[in-house]
Amino acid sequence: MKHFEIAVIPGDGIGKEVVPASLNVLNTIAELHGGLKFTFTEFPWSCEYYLEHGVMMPESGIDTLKNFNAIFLGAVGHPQMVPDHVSLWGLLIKIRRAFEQSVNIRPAKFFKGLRSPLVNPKDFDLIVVRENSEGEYSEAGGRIHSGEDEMAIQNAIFTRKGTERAMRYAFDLAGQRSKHVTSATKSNGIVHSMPFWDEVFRDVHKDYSDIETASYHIDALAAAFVTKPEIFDVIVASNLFGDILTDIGGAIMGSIGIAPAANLNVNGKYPSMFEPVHGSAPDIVGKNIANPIGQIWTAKMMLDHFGEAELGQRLLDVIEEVTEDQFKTPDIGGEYTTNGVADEICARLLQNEAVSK
Ligand SMILES: NC(=O)c1ccc[n+]([C@@H]2O[C@H](COP(=O)([O-])OP(=O)(O)OC[C@H]3O[C@@H](n4cnc5c(N)ncnc54)[C@H](O)[C@@H]3O)[C@@H](O)[C@H]2O)c1
Ligand SMILES: O=C(O)C[C@@H](O)C(=O)O
Ligand SMILES: [K+]
Ligand SMILES: [Mn+2]
Repeated sequence: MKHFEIAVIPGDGIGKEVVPASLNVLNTIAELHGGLKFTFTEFPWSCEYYLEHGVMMPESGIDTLKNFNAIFLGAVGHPQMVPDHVSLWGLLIKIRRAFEQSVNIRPAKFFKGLRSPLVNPKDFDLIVVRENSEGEYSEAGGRIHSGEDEMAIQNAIFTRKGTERAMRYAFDLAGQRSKHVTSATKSNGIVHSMPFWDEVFRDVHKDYSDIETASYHIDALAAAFVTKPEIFDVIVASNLFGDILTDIGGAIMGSIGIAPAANLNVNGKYPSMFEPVHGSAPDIVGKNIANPIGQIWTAKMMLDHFGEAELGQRLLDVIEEVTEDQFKTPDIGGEYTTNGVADEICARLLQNEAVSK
């Protein structure tokens, strides 16, 4: 029996809706497999927790999470209760950094049964490798003075180690796919970090002679995600550029509610964290209409991470099948609820199993 201990952090807003729905799917997967078991331990760390305790997670939180095989998280943020930078840095970004989850892998592909907003979406299938530990997301800087002398400095940090690590991951990944890596740069306007980024990209490429590359300035790249996403395979981007590109990735699939993500600890020292691209969606919370697919596809990425890629693929096939058969939440033009979609996915998984026996 393979046994995985999962720390579950639903977080805020629709995280509390899409996470439970996805745990049902994971339990169904375990049932199908027969030799697989998940134990879920839930933690209430969130903006509500902050209002009660003054922190997003307890001091011992990182130590507690260390012992799990993976972290399954929904979304963090409730801007009416807690400023976004406080909630994110106190939980999501804290975990990403403490556990050296140095890359954030975010696929986007043409999805059967979904109406992409693109007139001619073609059959795009891309993965953004987002640098997840430094770059524009940095505590280096500060604020001084007030009134008309008030000022803020925000430094971006690009280390050779961190930059190279994300790029190597992208090249390795491209080697298993269509052998093409695109670098997201902005070396025309950002004069120190981005020419450095380009240099490291050229250096890393020397070790991957079978991989083709392209380099786009981020503005042109964002436009190309809309006009010709089918030309991309793997894209490597800094923390902020990757963040922006992956909301576009969700949008061109048909909804940001579908896009999955994996925060990977690539050195094997700590658990990885699985949470979708979308946030807590305060505008639709409490209505049971949040699309659970982003969270469920994220669970598929967790299965891949655990070496269960075949089961993962089966789950993704069922998600597409259910979508094609119009079991859809309102964001993608349907009338089904969060639980309605998740229940249908569970039912189909069991049904397909019965057919194949
Ligand atoms: N990784 C994270 O936890 C994460 C990611 C993004 C934003 N946030 C936080 O979430 C809060 C809201 O941020 P935002 O509004 O910029 O982004 P958001 O992703 O929460 O919402 C953007 C839009 O997409 C819709 N949407 C998002 N997920 C959906 C789903 N599953 N189904 C249907 N529709 C969905 C929302 O209704 C909204 O209209 C903020 O506090 C922000 O900091 C957290
Ligand atoms: O900026 C972040 O990393 C938070 C959120 O927008 C995300 O994409 O995970
Ligand atoms: K999220
Ligand atoms: Mn984002």
